[in-house]
Amino acid sequence: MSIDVESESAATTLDLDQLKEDDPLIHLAVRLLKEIGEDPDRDGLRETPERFARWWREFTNYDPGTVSTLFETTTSGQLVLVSGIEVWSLCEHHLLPFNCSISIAYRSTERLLGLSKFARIAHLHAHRLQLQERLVSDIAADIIRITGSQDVAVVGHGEHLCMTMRGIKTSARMTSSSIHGDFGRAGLARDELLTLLHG
Ligand SMILES: Nc1nc2c(ncn2[C@@H]2O[C@H](COP(=O)(O)OP(=O)(O)OP(=O)(O)O)[C@@H](O)[C@H]2O)c(=O)[nH]1
Ligand SMILES: [Zn+2]
Repeated sequence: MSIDVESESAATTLDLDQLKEDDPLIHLAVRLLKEIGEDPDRDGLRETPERFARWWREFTNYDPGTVSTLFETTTSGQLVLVSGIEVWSLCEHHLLPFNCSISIAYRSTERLLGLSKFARIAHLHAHRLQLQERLVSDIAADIIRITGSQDVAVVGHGEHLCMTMRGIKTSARMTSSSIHGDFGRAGLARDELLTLLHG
């Protein structure tokens, strides 16, 4: 009996090892460690390839939950600004992180978007390989599509590790914006947006 248990657990270990062997992300991490002169079997690194594989899957399979809950309202026409949405994304050129503080504004229609959904939409688009310019325009496109409002503005203020920890090594930050409808034209809507953004 004990032999059976032992052989059963040995078989389980074997299967798990086989699964790990078959995982391309684990393979990649082992090769990376070897390539940079590390011993993947040393203490501290033994579980690292699995963690590496887990982190990449967590990041790229991010589930934002429900992003489009709308409420009927009689208070349409307000300028709504949600700011300080902090997201982490990955630069598609270097696979290094960048963080971005996102502000989203829209002129509400007869359907209001649930407050939490702005951050969910921002995280959804951050959880992939990105450029900051595309991140803010992807968010703006979703806000337009979901709310039906044409007056939408998204501003991002980001720090890119590909620029701060390597390369030019500057502490410069990048601000980019995607501005639509009346917010893009001189007038009251744009003035109100700028006042709220700077207030
Ligand atoms: N516009 C924009 N550029 C980005 C973003 N993330 C990274 N980059 C830039 O992409 C460019 C890639 O330039 P390359 O010359 O191909 O790569 P590189 O030799 O690593 O460039 P350096 O970073 O200047 O050392 C760099 O200027 C990066 O700063 C982003 O979100 N938006
Ligand atoms: Zn980069």
